[in-house]
Amino acid sequence: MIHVRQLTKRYGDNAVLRGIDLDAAAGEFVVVLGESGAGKSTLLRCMNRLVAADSGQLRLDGIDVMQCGDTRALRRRVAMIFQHHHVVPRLTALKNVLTGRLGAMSTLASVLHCFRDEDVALAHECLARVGLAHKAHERADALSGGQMQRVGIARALAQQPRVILADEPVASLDPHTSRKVLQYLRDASRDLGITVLCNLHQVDYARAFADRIVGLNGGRVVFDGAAGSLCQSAVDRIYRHPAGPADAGGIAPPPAARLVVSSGARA
Ligand SMILES: Nc1ncnc2c1ncn2[C@@H]1O[C@H](COP(=O)(O)OP(=O)(O)OP(=O)(O)O)[C@@H](O)[C@H]1O
Repeated sequence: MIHVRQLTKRYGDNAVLRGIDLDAAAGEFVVVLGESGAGKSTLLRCMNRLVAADSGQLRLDGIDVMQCGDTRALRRRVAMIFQHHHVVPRLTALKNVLTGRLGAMSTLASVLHCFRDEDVALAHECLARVGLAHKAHERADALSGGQMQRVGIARALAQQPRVILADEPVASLDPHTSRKVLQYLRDASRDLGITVLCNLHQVDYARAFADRIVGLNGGRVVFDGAAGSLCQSAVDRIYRHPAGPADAGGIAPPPAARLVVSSGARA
């Protein structure tokens, strides 16, 4: 479903992605770990052409993303979920979810918000999938942060994507709500065969929810394996501070940072 080879991206002198290789199968839930600045968001943004990668191969559901002239076709297949859910506060949960259908509608219908009965039925189904069927007609600004993030997930599902790119979707939620949100996302991914690439900072959530974990350090993949195979030495490799642009080894994190990481909290 996702096939990435030797992907690079630099901003001026800053080589942010330095030859990323990554594959993800249909329905696979892949968590990307890495400390702040490792390149996680940039990787996701390259995948739906929010930013243009410099070189390498990037195929997504058969589309050559690097060469793709029709970003609309790409964006129909790829949904994004952000840390800040970007739901529209004055709209109901249902109407927010329906906005996920806009990309699949004609320009006129989308401008007039003329949703078909099947779009409305799908939106209800997506809300039910995240446990919010009973909130369909409530305004988004009457929902809790966790519920709003679930509306964001339902909106992404309403797009009927092949891939969901989730950039720190639980960063602003408490631990209980975070687990609930990740559970809904993983269940939807499994049930619907949607590939999810999810950036996280929490090692314990990655271990609990991912099928596979990809660890980035300084724009390079330093771990790629089953969630259950993530050992402490791999965590140390992921969170080791790079020594500089041309480093090969990097500097080990201080003991306190190692303790934080090993306890599964934010690195
Ligand atoms: N638009 C931009 N222009 C210039 N530099 C950028 C831009 N976007 C990101 N960067 C740089 O790219 C590097 C990687 O950023 P990125 O946001 O991908 O990291 P990240 O791993 O997602 O970090 P975080 O966990 O803090 O979100 C950083 O050094 C950042 O300053």
